Amino acid sequence: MTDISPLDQARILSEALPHMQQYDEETIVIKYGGHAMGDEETAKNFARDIVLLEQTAINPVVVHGGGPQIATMLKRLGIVSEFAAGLRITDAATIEIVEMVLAGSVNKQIVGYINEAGGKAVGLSGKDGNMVKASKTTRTIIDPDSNIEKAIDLGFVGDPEKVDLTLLNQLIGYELIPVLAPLATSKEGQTLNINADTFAGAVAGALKAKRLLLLTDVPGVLDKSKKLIPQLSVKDARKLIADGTISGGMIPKVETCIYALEQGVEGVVIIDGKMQHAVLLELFTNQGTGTLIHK
Ligand SMILES: Nc1ncnc2c1ncn2[C@@H]1O[C@H](COP(=O)(O)OP(=O)(O)O)[C@@H](O)[C@H]1O
Ligand SMILES: CC(=O)N[C@@H](CCC(=O)OP(=O)(O)O)C(=O)O
Repeated sequence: MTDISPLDQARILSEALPHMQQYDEETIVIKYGGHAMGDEETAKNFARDIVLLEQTAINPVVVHGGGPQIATMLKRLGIVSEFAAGLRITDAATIEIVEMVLAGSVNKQIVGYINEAGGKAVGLSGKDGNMVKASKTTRTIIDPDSNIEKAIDLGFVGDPEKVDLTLLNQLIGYELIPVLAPLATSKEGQTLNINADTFAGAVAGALKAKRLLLLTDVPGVLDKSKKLIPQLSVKDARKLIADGTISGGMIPKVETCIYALEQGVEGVVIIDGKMQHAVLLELFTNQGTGTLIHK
């Protein structure tokens, strides 16, 4: 900001007014992916932007991932981890580490940065207050050898079934910023690992959030020639998943966007979280950056 004149600073603030009014008292769910976390400075800037949202009478709810951070810890401990259908196959040893990393180090680091920036963040997982109940995920894949569809056992991986908003509404009502790790409990009391995008979609849907922003490490959904697709309809998104243009971790992201739209979230966007002030650019300027998915 140092090379901007005070008048320009005032103009920038003034131009943000209609955007701030549009989101006044609205809930915005921000999914902060493990790949988007980047270096300390980027993470601190992200935290500062979240505090700014709170300061302008928006209710931000942060859902974070931590896939790369889990991978680093599993490697350190010599535990081999594999993915199927974009989800981590999670055995008993792995779920312990997943919880330790997500609800422990990653969650508390984000909480720390938000609080350092003057916010009041509260770090929780979906297990707290029975917020998110999940059932074990069932998925099928085409066996490359036989070409026949077969069920895969992902272990302790879940799909959200029910979101209880009691605790979240209390926090939001007291101007506290919820920071949520994507873990849930099954009916039997088992801890389940939930893909963070899926978790964010379930929370955004239950809260009827005005916006769901998914922050990742690519500019948005890319086409076959790696060019950004600025806007994508649900129908075209499904086609791109079917023809393989959208693959890996982008699949749960796009499926989350579709689910959230169906649940009544007004706008869902996939953006590059490594870009400085990605959240502010998206919400407070006319320049949309990533991929907007619409009905
Ligand atoms: N069509 C596509 N457009 C953009 N990214 C894609 C696409 N298909 C697959 N991907 C992959 O999805 C990744 C984002 O998902 P993921 O690694 O799970 O991110 P995060 O940790 O932020 O949730 C990208 O880094 C990219 O490798
Ligand atoms: C079931 C499943 O795959 N869970 C994810 C949870 C973390 C996550 O989704 O993190 P990102 O958003 O950084 O990818 C995992 O274990 O990696």
